[in-house]
Amino acid sequence: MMMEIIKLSTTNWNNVGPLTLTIGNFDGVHLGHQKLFNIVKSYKDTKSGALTLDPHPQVLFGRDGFQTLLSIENKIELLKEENIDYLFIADFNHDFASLSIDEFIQNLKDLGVVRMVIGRDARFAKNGSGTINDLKVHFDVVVVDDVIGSNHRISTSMIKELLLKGELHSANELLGYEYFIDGYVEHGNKVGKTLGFPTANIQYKDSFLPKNGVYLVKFFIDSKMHFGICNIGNNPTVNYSKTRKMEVYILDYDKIIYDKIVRVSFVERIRDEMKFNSKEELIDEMHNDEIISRNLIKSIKIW
Ligand SMILES: Cc1cc2nc3c(=O)[nH]c(=O)nc-3n(C[C@H](O)[C@H](O)[C@H](O)COP(=O)(O)O)c2cc1C
Ligand SMILES: Nc1ncnc2c1ncn2[C@@H]1O[C@H](COP(=O)(O)OP(=O)(O)OP(=O)(O)O)[C@@H](O)[C@H]1O
Repeated sequence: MMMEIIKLSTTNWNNVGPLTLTIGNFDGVHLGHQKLFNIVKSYKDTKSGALTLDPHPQVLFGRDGFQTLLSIENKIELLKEENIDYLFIADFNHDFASLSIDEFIQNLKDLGVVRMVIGRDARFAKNGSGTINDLKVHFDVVVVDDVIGSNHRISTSMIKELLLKGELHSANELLGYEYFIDGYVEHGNKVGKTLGFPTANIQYKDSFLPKNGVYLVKFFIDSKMHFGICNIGNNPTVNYSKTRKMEVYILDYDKIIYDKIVRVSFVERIRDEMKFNSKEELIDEMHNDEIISRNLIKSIKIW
């Protein structure tokens, strides 16, 4: 069965039960989240469901500069792969955020929830006042053991920290897939061409960018995959940009691709972005990036 998506307001929780449900932000749909979904699905006496909030609470409450790993569209895409029966997306506004513990629990009952699968720190209702103990009074509650990775409990915040530190490998490992960003290809300053490395400039909007630097990436366009080398940063050597840029030199590719939506998946971090003394030094280093990348690709292809 295909996952069915149901949008929830504060009141329209109609019975689709009996249901085993997990709740959370699920930003990143990381290995910790994936374990929850697997446990939800393991109960054959009910249908399976996940309830998430859109927008993310930190966005609603206007935390400065808060960015999510996944847009809601990407989250839906990844959750579809988890093969749960229902995804409930709560329209997270101030009314929804004000639901009391009792109101929230009544809504869950109206939805047909009989069992909740959650991590030990799960919270719900106004200011996160609802806890596992409140749920236990009404439902069969399954508290899932912490999923550990890199010696810590896996969490969205930890994965973001790893991406910011340039520890791409660990981040990808804890996500269970290669971190990716979707965006439009926009017009750049066309300087790349004159360096011998034409690049697709990606309009990454409010996506969460990994640490500045050069990365081997997979570049998906028109449902095809090409390898590419991505630079994230301010281009300190030529054409300094105040806002961070994300651009990809696509290997063995010469099509003009403005305005298309593409996906950039981060495979390997190659180096920091650097300020060179001359254009020539930058070009030399970019040649070196290409050699490193082509070698990495060979080793990936062997596996
Ligand atoms: C593989 C690659 C590595 C890059 N490394 C650096 C770098 O270390 N330092 C830097 O200032 N710019 C770096 N750049 C950015 C180039 O300077 C950039 O492509 C050029 O400024 C063209 O930008 P444009 O989009 O404005 O035409 C790199 C670009 C690529 C594709
Ligand atoms: N590593 C983990 N092991 C077990 N359960 C987890 C793990 N990470 C999250 N959960 C559970 O998954 C549900 C959703 O978690 P949620 O996405 O809200 O937070 P998170 O992944 O811990 O990220 P954040 O860093 O934003 O708190 C919750 O019930 C939470 O307890």
